[in-house]
Amino acid sequence: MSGFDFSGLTASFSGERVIGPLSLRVESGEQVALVGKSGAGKSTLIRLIHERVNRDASLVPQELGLVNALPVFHNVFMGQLDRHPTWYSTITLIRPFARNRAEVSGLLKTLGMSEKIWMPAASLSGGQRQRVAIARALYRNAPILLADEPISALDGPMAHMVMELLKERFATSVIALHDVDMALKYCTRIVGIQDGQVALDERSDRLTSADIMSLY
Ligand SMILES: Nc1ncnc2c1ncn2[C@@H]1O[C@H](COP(=O)(O)OP(=O)(O)OP(=O)(O)O)[C@@H](O)[C@H]1O
Repeated sequence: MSGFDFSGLTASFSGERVIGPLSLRVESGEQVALVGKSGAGKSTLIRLIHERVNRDASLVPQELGLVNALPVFHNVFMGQLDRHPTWYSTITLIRPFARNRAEVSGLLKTLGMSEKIWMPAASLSGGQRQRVAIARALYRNAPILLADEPISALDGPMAHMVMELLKERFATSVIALHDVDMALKYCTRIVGIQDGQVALDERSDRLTSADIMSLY
């Protein structure tokens, strides 16, 4: 699966509807930015999409989902955990294979974190933790990227480098972004969420940041 077409997406908390019913069709090759004010439903929508595409997705959740006690290497390796038999993962926990070490180390180098490979995730800064979650998604190398605010803790140059990298490595993506200018620059389509509904759906090259600001 590299695109998807879902309809009737809904989510409620304590009986209160926070999403939908909503339809979203994403073609292979599209980079979709989900924008909208805090609480609009972007993370919930990403979760709903992830439940459906599951193994076909590389996920960067907002809360990152790192295992603090494990080194960076193992957190990144988790991106491919379901592709290996248990014995392989158990050996990797103790003594990673050279091939996997080289793969993970290459990704960390691209993200400017080579020297942190054997450090526990707990010892990293917020931006470093975010880059580990990004490296895990890159290592998974699934057909679809689902990312929830993946650059919120990164400085300007690093945020641009990561958006460039994600665009290059994933043909199809859905990325929740607070930064409207980054959304316009790196995504081909903007989907604006307001009160759990699609309030805007347009190609990026037909929009300005002022058009999007009406959602806020
Ligand atoms: N676990 C939960 N329990 C109860 N309500 C929730 C839960 N998760 C989300 N909500 C509610 O659902 C709505 C949508 O939340 P969601 O996190 O999807 O918004 P968002 O657009 O991603 O916000 P942000 O930009 O702040 O991350 C909000 O009103 C939020 O309070």
